[in-house]
Amino acid sequence: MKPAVILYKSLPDDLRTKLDAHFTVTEVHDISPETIEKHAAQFEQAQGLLGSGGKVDGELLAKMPALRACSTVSVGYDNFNVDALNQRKVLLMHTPTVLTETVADTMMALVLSTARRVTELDKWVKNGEWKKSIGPDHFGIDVHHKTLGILGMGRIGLALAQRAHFGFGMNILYNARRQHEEAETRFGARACDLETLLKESDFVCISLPLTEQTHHMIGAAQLKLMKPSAILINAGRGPVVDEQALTAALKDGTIHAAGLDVFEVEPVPADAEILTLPNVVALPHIGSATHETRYGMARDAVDNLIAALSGKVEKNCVNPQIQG
Ligand SMILES: NC(=O)c1ccc[n+]([C@@H]2O[C@H](COP(=O)([O-])OP(=O)(O)OC[C@H]3O[C@@H](n4cnc5c(N)ncnc54)[C@H](O)[C@@H]3O)[C@@H](O)[C@H]2O)c1
Repeated sequence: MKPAVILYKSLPDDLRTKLDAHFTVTEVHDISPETIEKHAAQFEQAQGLLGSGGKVDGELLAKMPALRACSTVSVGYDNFNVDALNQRKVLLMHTPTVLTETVADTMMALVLSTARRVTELDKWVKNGEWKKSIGPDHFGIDVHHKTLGILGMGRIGLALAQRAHFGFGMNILYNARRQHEEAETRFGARACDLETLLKESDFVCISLPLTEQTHHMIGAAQLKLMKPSAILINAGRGPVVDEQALTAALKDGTIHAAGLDVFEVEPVPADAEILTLPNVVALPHIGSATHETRYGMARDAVDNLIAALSGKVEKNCVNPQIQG
């Protein structure tokens, strides 16, 4: 008999066919308490869970006694209680690598659109306000040859450094727990403490995971260290930045602008004050959202679940140490 699996994200047809060939699949809308109650028997029998978003914690695990593997269609896994998974010996699979270049592209798009005011001026032109040649009121600031500081020099940070260094002749600073030799050799990146990075960077770019250590790593005190001309880019996770402090810093000129792909609450509430600020470029968490990359992530997530439930894990596992 094929193992039972809960799918909480729709898949392209060919990937769904592949999943069905290996498992008995119950597709649900999400993993909310209402959904779990409605499909209680299927959750109880499921050995695998595949999807993205939603909390996977002790409470959910208690309702899934047969669970052996979770496969998330994302690289970030802050919505999983990894300690609880480890205790229950449930494997957690994710999709690193496949999305790295695409997320770095998104970050570069935020760098360019904040500095050159692309979205703000696009609205201005479309509103019919371009009646004569523009003046300093509409000037932006240069990106090329400026200093770009990276918080989270991992896969995505490195791909961003490559773009910034080779594409835009930028100087790269980074703050990390370990020296990153490749970044230093290939892109001349310089390691520094957080305070130095914030003081010296023209663009502070966050590609950090959300952990206890990174939660609100950037708050009012850190924003005050940044140059008034500096721009903050966050494509890591929203709660790495104290959004209330950021809103205040953007309003009072402590920093120049922000480009945000992620927010403390997602979807960001439509009445959030930060959305009213002209010096903010806001995106709906689209870091990896291209057709090619989202397909690649879904394909890897399916392969990851097949590997995990057939005892053949070789890569993409967050907690491989729990295997017997
Ligand atoms: N916006 C999006 O759509 C999107 C898409 C993919 C990933 N992400 C986010 O980007 C994160 C990074 O992805 P990645 O593939 O580059 O992961 P990664 O693990 O390769 O890189 C993360 C880096 O952050 C560093 N780090 C962690 N805690 C730190 C701390 N306290 N101080 C300094 N450095 C610290 C790690 O050492 C690592 O080098 C993901 O965890 C996810 O949250 C967002």
